[in-house]
Parts: sequence; structure tokens; C-alpha cells
Amino acid sequence: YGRQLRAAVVDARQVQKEYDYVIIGGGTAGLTVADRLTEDGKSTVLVIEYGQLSDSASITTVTGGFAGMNDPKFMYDINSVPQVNLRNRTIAVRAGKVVGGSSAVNAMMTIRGTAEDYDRWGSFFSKSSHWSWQNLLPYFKRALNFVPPNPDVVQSVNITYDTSFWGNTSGVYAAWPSYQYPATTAQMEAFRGLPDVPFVKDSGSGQPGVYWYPTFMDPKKVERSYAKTGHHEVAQKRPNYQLLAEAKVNKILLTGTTATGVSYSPIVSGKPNNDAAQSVIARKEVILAAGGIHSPQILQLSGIGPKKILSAAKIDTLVDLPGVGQNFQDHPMLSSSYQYTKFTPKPSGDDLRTNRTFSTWANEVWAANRTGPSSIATGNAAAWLPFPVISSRSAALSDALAAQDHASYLPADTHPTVAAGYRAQMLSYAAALRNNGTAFYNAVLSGSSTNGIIVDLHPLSRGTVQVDPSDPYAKEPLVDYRALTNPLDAAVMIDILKYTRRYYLDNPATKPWAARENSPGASTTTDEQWASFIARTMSPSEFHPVGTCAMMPLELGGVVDEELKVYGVKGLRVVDGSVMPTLVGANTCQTVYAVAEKAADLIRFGAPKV
Ligand SMILES: Cc1cc2nc3c(=O)[nH]c(=O)nc-3n(C[C@H](O)[C@H](O)[C@H](O)COP(=O)(O)OP(=O)(O)OC[C@H]3O[C@@H](n4cnc5c(N)ncnc54)[C@H](O)[C@@H]3O)c2cc1C
Repeated sequence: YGRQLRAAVVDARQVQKEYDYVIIGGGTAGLTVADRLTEDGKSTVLVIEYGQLSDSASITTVTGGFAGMNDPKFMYDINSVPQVNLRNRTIAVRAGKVVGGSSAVNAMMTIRGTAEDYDRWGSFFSKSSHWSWQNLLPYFKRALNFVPPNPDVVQSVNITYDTSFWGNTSGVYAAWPSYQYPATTAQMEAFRGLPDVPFVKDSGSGQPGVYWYPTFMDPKKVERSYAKTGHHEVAQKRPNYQLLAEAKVNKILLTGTTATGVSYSPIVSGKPNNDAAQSVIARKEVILAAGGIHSPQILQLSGIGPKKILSAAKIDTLVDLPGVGQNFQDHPMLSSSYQYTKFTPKPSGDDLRTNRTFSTWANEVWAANRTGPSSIATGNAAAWLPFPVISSRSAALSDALAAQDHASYLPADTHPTVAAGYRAQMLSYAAALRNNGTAFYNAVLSGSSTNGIIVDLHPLSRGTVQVDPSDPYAKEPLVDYRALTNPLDAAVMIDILKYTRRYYLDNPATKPWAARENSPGASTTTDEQWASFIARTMSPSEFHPVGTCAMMPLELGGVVDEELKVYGVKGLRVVDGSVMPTLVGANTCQTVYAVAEKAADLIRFGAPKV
């Protein structure tokens, strides 16, 4: 074999027999790791990605932030199993199927969790774990290239930031639109009308509060900045990097309990052609980076997972690993809705629809030099608040959570180690519910007279992602959020919704804007009514699937260790959102980049000495 590979983007016929590393999934994490591992110019890397390599405008467009996820070419087509506690509703499971993965289709909100979220991960191992806020901070800095907002925008809307939490070397940008609505600032300031709300100078500081945050955007091109532009396009200049797009990985090949390669089928006319299936050898490691939904599926298809699930699907169990596909988490989105009837701050997002002069100006400056309101994706301000700030019963809910029989809220046949891990997580959350280090409440500010999304940042229920026993290799996995199975989730969500009502209807700072509650409406007053509203309307997904290959100790149901190595298997790591043992109180993409940066160092240099 040669260290010098041929073209960087290859088709199945050009794939070599062997590489040092084979990466499954050319998404957010996979491309980040591939970029770092090829930096030395020597280690050969093949990335295998199901989706296509595309420059489609639905990926690159920043305006509005949702073009990618609305383009079915670039999305998996998966529906959850009916959710018993949500009136049997089925939920669309959204994940990107394209080079760049979900970073190509996400809403470009650039946020990290709080320090406590990352310290929690390490706490499941030991006090001296190298998974901590302090240890991840350098990787957050490496992960993104922060370009400050224009001084005129900073001045016009009072954006604050602190570059000490950011770096400027990555190919992936955290940048700012060239315009912000002053109405957004007014909505932020209106949180001062309620007690104890912290205001934070920079979104990267690891503190909860009300703050501005950037956009995954190339500030010169004013286009989406993501794993393809920031990592693939860097790595493809190197002779030791190759990407095979439009190929579906079927399974990881094991010799004994050592991962030695990968088998895949080229995609032809949109479908895997299994008659043309091939395999490729990984001399050093296989790196699984297929995301929170598909990484557990691929492990299970490879014979690594809970024996019971694998047997039901007629897959030979090579490594009985009970945690694979368990511990599934995503951020629930709540949907009460408000409308200000006398929204005075100007300009606001409404002006784009209702004010001819403003919208003409907006179109002109966008056409002339890609500036103005059309450079905004989904907005850049939100509130991320600890539970004691939003609820008067934080101590009571904390006590109730600690006292639960936790295992009784998991599926009946859950392995005792997985149940022990769940208990450890719930005890950590019980402490978090009564302190001010973890954000539970998220309200995105719209800059217009209607409200933005409302999110529960730390759900207590745990779902599952398993192979479909009826046809495990061909069908998408069975995704079950098991929404609201822990009854305290409803209690937390009720308090989130009540606080939202308070912000709009019972807040001296928003009073002059005369908000109207469109839903659920004034007749909803009792907790039973709120709970019914939640069951009818909430979505268990903000498209942030994590936890299904959890980095936890084996005795706590973990799938990977602190070096992200799969327990019981040699030569195999998981590096993507699925390794997060618990959700962070933030949209997940920035954390995935940081985890991938750290993983690349673990692979190259081994575990750090702490
Ligand atoms: C619609 C949407 C909106 C979002 N909005 C935001 C946001 O605004 N801000 C934010 O921070 N986060 C957001 N997220 C979440 C964030 O984008 C993800 O958490 C993150 O990108 C996940 O990275 P990953 O590496 O775990 O997986 P991905 O980036 O999804 O990568 C997995 C890759 O593996 C590939 N793959 C899967 N199975 C196979 C197989 N069998 N063979 C070959 N390849 C395979 C997939 O095609 C994909 O490219 C959003 C996500 C979505 C889907």
C-alpha cells in the first residue's frame, strides 16, 4: 500500500484495501476527527458516508436557518414508534444524511452547555476524570473560529462577548449576522422584570443565563459553516485522506473481539446495492461516528449490544454489551404560544413582513452585499435558566427525584448496570434541580411579536434505539423516546410552561406589549390541564439525539470508556453525539465538535495525565 492515496473523493472502485483508520459516517464528528488524524500527512484515513457530497443552496443558505432540514434529499426518513404518553403520536426523527451530517442541515445555533454539564460527565468516573469543563475548554477553543460581530451591530443592540472563551484556528466558524433587531435586545432586557435572572457576558463562559450567541456561518461568504467546509475541504488537500460518499456501512468486521474493518454497500439510485458489498481493512482503528441514531444500530448489527435484542433480530452476539441503544435522550420542545398585540420595540422581525420600506431595504442590502436581516439564521439570543430561577418548588422536586425508584421508569427488562447508570444520572440531576449551575429552561428569543421555541434542557425519561428485528440490516432502527415515562418530567415541564406564561403575562417589563396567549389559553390553570396540554402538543425531539453509546463506567451501563473505546472490543471507538452520557443544556452541535477534537487527541496521543 502507499501512504499516498489517489483522489480525495473516491468511488467504491477506488477504495484501497487498507487504511490506518476507517471512519464510519462523514458527519459533524467524523469529518472533524478525519481532519485531525490526517494532519500529520502520514496516517491514512477513509471516511465512509451514506449521503451525497453536495453544495446545494438548501445546505449553504443561512437565511431563516431551516433550509437544510426541509430538504428530504439530505435527511433520513425515520418515524419514532408511537409515544404512549403523547396520545400515541409518532414523531419525525430528524438527522442529516449528507457529507457534513447534521451540521449540514441544523439551525446553526452555536451554543455550549454549562460547566456543570461537562463536570457531570466526568463525575460518573472519578473526581480526577479528564472529562470536565476545564479539560474541554481548550477543545471548544480549537473547535471553532470565533469572528466577533461588527462594531456597529454591537453598538446598536448591545451585544456582549468575551474572546477569552474562543479560539481562531478552526475551519468551522462561529460568526455573527451583520444585523440584529433592537427588539431582540428588548426581549432580553424584559427578563429583568422577573427576579434572579442571571445575565451572562459570553455564551461560551459555561454559565447559565440570558445571553447572545453566534451562528455557524462563514462571515465572508455569509453561508453555513459546517463539517464539510471546515474539515473535509481542509483534509481533502492531503494525500492521506479519502472520502467515500454514497455508501452505507452495514457492519463493523471483528476478528475475535478486535475490530478489523468495515463492510459497506454502494448506494445506487438511492438504495444500497448489497450485491456490490465490499469490505475495507482498518490497520489501527475503526471509528464509529454515525450519530446518536445510527451508531447504536451499527454496533448492534455488528453483534455488539444487549444479547436479548440481538437474539430477537437473529444477530450473533459477539460482545454482550447491555448499554448499546439504551439511555436515549433528546431535548423536548414545548409549544405554548404568545403574541404581543402592542409590540413597540422597532425594528422587529415583524417589519420584514409588515413594513414595505424596511423589507425593501432588507432585500436591497442582501442583494448588494449579503448584509442585513437576511444574514440572520434563527436568531442569536436566548434565556438558559437554572430551575430555582423559574420554579418555587425546586427543592421539593429535587427531593422527589432523589427518592424515586428510578429503575421502575425504565423498560422492564433493563439490565441492572443500565439501571444503575440511570440512578446515578438522576441523583446528579436531583442536585442540579436545586442549584444554579445547570440550565433546565430555554426560551429562544424571536425578535418579533411571537415567541420562539421553549425547551426542557434536561429531560428525566430515557428512551431506546434498537435494530428492527423484522429486517435489521435493511430497515431503520426502532426509535422510542419513551417520552414522559418518568412522571417528574411533566412536573418540570409544567413549571417551564408556567414560567413562560409569567414572562409574557405577569411581568412588568412585558406588560406594555400586551401579550395574548394563543395556546393553551386562559382556561388552562390546573396542573392536570397543563399535563394534558403537554401530552397533546410537546415534541420529544429538538433533533439532539444523545446517550445511546454512553461514555459511562461499564458497571453503570456504559458503552465506551473515558478514551471512547468500546468496552470488550479492541480497535473500536465511538466519536459522536451518542457518547454524551447526559444531555448538555444547549443545542448539541458545538459540544459534538469539541468532543471530536478531544477524541482526535485521545487517538493520537492517548489519555492525558490529569
Ligand atoms: C434539523 C436539525 C437541526 C439542528 N439544529 C441545531 C442547532 O441549531 N444547533 C446545534 O448546536 N445543534 C443542532 N442540531 C444538532 C446537531 O446538528 C447534532 O447534534 C450534531 O450535528 C450531531 O453530530 P454527530 O457527529 O453526532 O452526527 P451527524 O452529524 O448526524 O453525523 C452522522 C453521519 O453518519 C452518517 N451515517 C449514518 N449511518 C451511516 C451508515 N450506515 N453508513 C455510512 N454513514 C452513515 C450520516 O449520514 C451522517 O452524515 C440540529 C440537528 C438537526 C437534525
